[in-house]
Amino acid sequence: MAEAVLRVARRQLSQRGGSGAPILLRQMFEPVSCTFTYLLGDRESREAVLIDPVLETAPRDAQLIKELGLRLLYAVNTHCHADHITGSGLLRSLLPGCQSVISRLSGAQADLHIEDGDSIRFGRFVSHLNIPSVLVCSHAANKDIPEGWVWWLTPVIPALWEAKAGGSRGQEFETSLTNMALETRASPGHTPGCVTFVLNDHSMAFTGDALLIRGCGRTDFQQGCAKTLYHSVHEKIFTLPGDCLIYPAHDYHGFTVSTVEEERTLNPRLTLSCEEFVKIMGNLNLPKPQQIDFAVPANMRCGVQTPTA
Ligand SMILES: N[C@@H](CCC(=O)N[C@@H](CCS)C(=O)NCC(=O)O)C(=O)O
Ligand SMILES: [Fe+2]
Repeated sequence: MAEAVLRVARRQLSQRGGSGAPILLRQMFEPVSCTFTYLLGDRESREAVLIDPVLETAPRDAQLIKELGLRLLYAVNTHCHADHITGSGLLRSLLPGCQSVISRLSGAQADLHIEDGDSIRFGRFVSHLNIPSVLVCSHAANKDIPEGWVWWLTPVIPALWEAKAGGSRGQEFETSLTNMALETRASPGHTPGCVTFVLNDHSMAFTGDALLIRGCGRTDFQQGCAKTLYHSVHEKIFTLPGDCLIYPAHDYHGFTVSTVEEERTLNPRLTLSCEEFVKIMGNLNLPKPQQIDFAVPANMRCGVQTPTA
């Protein structure tokens, strides 16, 4: 009960920016490879993150970001894609200040490499605080904050946990807080470097090709492993709240979104035993993606990058 109340409180905090405005989310589609690209933005600070951009639609995404008055901090990839060239390399040229991101385990080039447990933060805002209104921490309770300093944000407000402030009573100070974060959960199996990004309030997860709607990523190339994928989905995705929205990297049947509960109970592959799952995945006999021979080598170099001006 207490956990459920806390979860709702966390959700209300992290899905709202400094002004209380809800998070901005856009799902965009690239029809040749049936890829979804997701734009997440903080309406207050205008900071944004793009998940799984595609080379051909990167100019469209850049245009939308500009029109919406957003500042793209990161163009992130859930994995080294086999069916299209990532747009992250082009976006860092189109939108100066944007950094490309991929997992270290992918072995691919990028400005930033992430690992399981890392957070991608956005939605920074500046706040003015008056120290007398806050708590003085005890040195024992917060070992990394010197004695006498203040710890005004307690762990019950985890959306703002990055903020730490120090000073003496009576002093007013300015501090910058981060509203939103995407938590990285390693979810290997489709490829060894696959990750799932979970919004810090656990209301939505961007599963890449680990979990598709009523399906999952294939495991017959790029060092895929069905047993590993089964454990990733069960341990890293199905453990999220049942109402957590699932946003995959692809859909081939016209679906756009699902939930953890739906996939946990209705996914025809992942409701099987691990043994049965491995057998089915070994017999999919899918044709290889049309672009695989040039997309994978290009994606190992962050896609196509044009020199920055
Ligand atoms: N026809 C498409 C490729 C389709 C495909 O293989 N999709 C992959 C995900 C992208 S790497 C997959 O895992 N599919 C699972 C499934 O069950 O379909 C093309 O030529 O691009
Ligand atoms: Fe893939």
